[in-house]
Amino acid sequence: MEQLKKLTEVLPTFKYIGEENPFIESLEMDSRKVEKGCLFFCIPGFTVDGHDYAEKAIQAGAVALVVEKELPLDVPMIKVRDAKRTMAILSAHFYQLPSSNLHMIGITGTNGKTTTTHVIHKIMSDHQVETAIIGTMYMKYKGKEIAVANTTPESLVLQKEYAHMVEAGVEAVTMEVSSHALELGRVHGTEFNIGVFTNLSQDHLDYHKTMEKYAQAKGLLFAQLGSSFSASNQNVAVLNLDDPYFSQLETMTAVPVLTYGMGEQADFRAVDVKIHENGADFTLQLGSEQYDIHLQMTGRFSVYNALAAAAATYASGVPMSSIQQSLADIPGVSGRFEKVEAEAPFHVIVDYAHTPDSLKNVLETIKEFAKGKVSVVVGCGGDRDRSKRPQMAAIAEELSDYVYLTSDNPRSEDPLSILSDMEKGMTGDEYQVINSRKEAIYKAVQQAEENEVILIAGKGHETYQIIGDHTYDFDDRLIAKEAIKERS
Ligand SMILES: CC(=O)N[C@H]1[C@@H](OP(=O)(O)OP(=O)(O)OC[C@H]2O[C@@H](n3ccc(=O)[nH]c3=O)[C@H](O)[C@@H]2O)O[C@H](CO)[C@@H](O)[C@@H]1O[C@H](C)C(=O)N[C@@H](C)C(=O)N[C@H](CCC(=O)O)C(=O)O
Ligand SMILES: Nc1ncnc2c1ncn2[C@@H]1O[C@H](COP(=O)(O)OP(=O)(O)OP(=O)(O)O)[C@@H](O)[C@H]1O
Ligand SMILES: N[C@H](CCC[C@H](N)C(=O)O)C(=O)O
Ligand SMILES: [Mg+2]
Repeated sequence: MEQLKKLTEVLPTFKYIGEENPFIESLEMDSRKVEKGCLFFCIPGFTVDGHDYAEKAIQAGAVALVVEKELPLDVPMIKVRDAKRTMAILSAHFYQLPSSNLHMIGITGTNGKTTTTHVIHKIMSDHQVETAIIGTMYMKYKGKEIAVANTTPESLVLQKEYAHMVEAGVEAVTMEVSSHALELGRVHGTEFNIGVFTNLSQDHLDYHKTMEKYAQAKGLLFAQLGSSFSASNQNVAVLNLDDPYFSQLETMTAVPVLTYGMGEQADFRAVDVKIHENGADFTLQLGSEQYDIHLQMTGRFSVYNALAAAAATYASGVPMSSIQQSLADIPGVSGRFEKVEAEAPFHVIVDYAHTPDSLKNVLETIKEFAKGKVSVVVGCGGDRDRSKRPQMAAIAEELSDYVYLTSDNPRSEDPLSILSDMEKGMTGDEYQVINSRKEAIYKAVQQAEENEVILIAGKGHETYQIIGDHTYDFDDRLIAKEAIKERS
């Protein structure tokens, strides 16, 4: 709890409107969650304008507002140019810069963030470091799981949660940092110690428009390293040397860089890589040392995720012997190359691939080991990058024997129009369009031949499907099991 005038001392510039100087007991950006004594941030959003909810917030107990335009309301107002950025600064200070008391590892990149955060979590936890995860699936620490609306939540949500983590005895955080979050300032005020880059390929062009701008947004994580509010910790950037965007990201950071990859120049280098059906083996070269690494996760991309996690945890003080053991022990991550366990003469794999590059990687890995046909059930999300739709369909067609084009999360879009965008990428006729995802999965299972591998792509761990305004229960793994049961 702090008085408004004291709290706002950290802001570079603002206009204080009003005479009173109330005590601020909490911060909020959503009028529906406001409590007594709250400072309410009026955020102009993509859908509505938070200024329109100021009155409601006051009725619910808000005692002051942060605004971008003066409102005819009778509470003190802090008028600023950018309410969202102001929220990031004030929430970090309100909660007493909690991230400076945590070892913060931030992971950005198009694919592999969720997987890498979980691998890092396993390594850190095995090394007796109390570690939290923040990302697509949840915020999770000390046995508690908190639902998230975004892969990287708003600054206010983050700062509040970091403070709870510190209180609960969490020592480290491994978190996904999305390009949206970086550009929208959600992690301004988060003091990262380590930044990790997985890779960059096409996604989110609806938002970023060009790959150049998308890369620039990702780079903000590395630009931010070393410029912390309290400047208390050492910083390292862990970068994928084999990615075409490596050099651009390297130039965006002033802190030491640790590289990983498969080429000779990489600090953390994988050699003698052997991918097999149920995992991968390689030798990790680090300076003059060599470590035999075994993974239960398959695909070359898993080797990259393991290298990234090894470099980040090594830079965090975990010895290589411990990293080696933890990498061997992690069974995989929910919804990532997850085999559906069921009695059947064919195989079903559920994977979260929802970008052209991830779909290509997963299908190439499947094809390498498939003893029969490969079929794919795939859709694309609505209200997301449209240009990836025909590309994903073309990749599915090229790398499989049969494709079922279906719905992912159509959201506000017409599912048939998403499917027609996807169909533009198809050149042959070894496919069918089945709008209902359940029907598509049932059909793929009914038609499966002996030894066939069915990949159900795009939704991975998700346990819902968003159609219009409704969120329905839906789990690819459960539907596949049901379909297998019905067939037998
Ligand atoms: C485009 C985008 O980033 N949108 C985010 C944004 O929503 P918005 O701008 O539409 O918000 P809004 O509904 O207009 O509301 C504006 C303000 O009015 C307030 N309000 C609104 C209604 C009300 O009754 N009272 C009230 O006070 C809101 O709390 C808010 O402060 O702010 C919301 C609250 O933080 C976010 O949940 C929402 O993410 C939506 C769900 C989203 O889809 N975001 C995607 C694009 C995204 O950010 N994705 C990345 C990950 C991608 C990846 O990893 O591949 C992510 O980090 O999740
Ligand atoms: N390093 C990688 N390179 C390319 N593809 C990968 C990599 N790691 C995982 N994948 C593929 O991408 C899919 C998504 O992986 P993951 O969930 O870890 O990525 P993410 O970056 O967290 O995605 P999101 O942007 O949705 O949060 C996986 O199911 C797999 O198919
Ligand atoms: N973080 C990604 C997840 C996409 C998952 C896919 N199932 C979809 O709904 O498009 C996004 O919000 O673009
Ligand atoms: Mg993720």
